[in-house]
Amino acid sequence: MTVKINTAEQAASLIDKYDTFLFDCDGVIWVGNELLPSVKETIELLQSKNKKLIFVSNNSTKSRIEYIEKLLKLNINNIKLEQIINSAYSTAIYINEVLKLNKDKKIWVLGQNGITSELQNFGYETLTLDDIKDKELTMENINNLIDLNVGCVVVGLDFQLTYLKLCITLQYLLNKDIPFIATNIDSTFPFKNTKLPGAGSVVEIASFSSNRKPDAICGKPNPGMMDSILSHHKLNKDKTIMVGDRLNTDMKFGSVNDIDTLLVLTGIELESTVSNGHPDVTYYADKLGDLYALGSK
Ligand SMILES: O=C(O)[C@H](O)[C@H](O)COP(=O)(O)O
Ligand SMILES: [Mg+2]
Repeated sequence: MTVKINTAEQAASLIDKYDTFLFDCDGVIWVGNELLPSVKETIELLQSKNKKLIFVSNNSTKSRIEYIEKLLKLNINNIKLEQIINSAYSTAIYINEVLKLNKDKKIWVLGQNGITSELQNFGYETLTLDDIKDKELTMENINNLIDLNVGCVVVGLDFQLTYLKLCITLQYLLNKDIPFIATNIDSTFPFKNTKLPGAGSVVEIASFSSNRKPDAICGKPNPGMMDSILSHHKLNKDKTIMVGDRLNTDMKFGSVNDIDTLLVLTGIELESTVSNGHPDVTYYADKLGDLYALGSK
């Protein structure tokens, strides 16, 4: 049974029921670089009640440290590094601890420095188009742009996507011995009252052109994200809630991990998709900030 949170009593009872809050970021905490209404007050209210807060984002464009910096810029304080779990970090953990890629192999990254930073933190050498020097960066020169030491490909969201980057990615993926790792499958993400292509859309281009599906997808709802959380935190699943804006990642992540969920309508999903109930959605609300705002009327 899916319940809408729209009274002070419902907000208070939800806060009391859980001791751990897993927060998705894009569409829940912020949209782009703008904090959503009453988020700061809600986080501070939960901190004052000694709740455990963990930020669980599929966004791989930033490293965890850059997430802390973004939160501080938005005046959200007292968040420690281990409270940030994003798909760039879970991808690095996967490659290091599951794939166990040899450190003498380079990793070609179609994505941003969130991915390269987290991989470098595990001792991997990463390669992006920006790293290729003293070569003509054109498709005519494609055969001279391939590094034979590349042993893995990671594809994530890249705001500087180019055709040449896709050409180089394809060359590596044509070699079936090179693992194809996707950070996440989000088709879009919310931005400036609209939505833009997400990592999943970039992964689809690499996948379609190479006729390969990713060998691993490291973001929500896949198990790697929960494994990454559990590598830092003990969770009582009965007292943990996943707060997100997307059904096929955040809410699915909650349901596959047997934890309750709160869908907020400040990101991707519309009220019409949930108002008649959804099996993966325990509660829904107009915004995360209602956990504070409803009680402060
Ligand atoms: O890859 C993307 O499309 C975005 O980074 C993703 O949608 C945002 O991740 P979230 O914080 O909503 O999990
Ligand atoms: Mg989101």
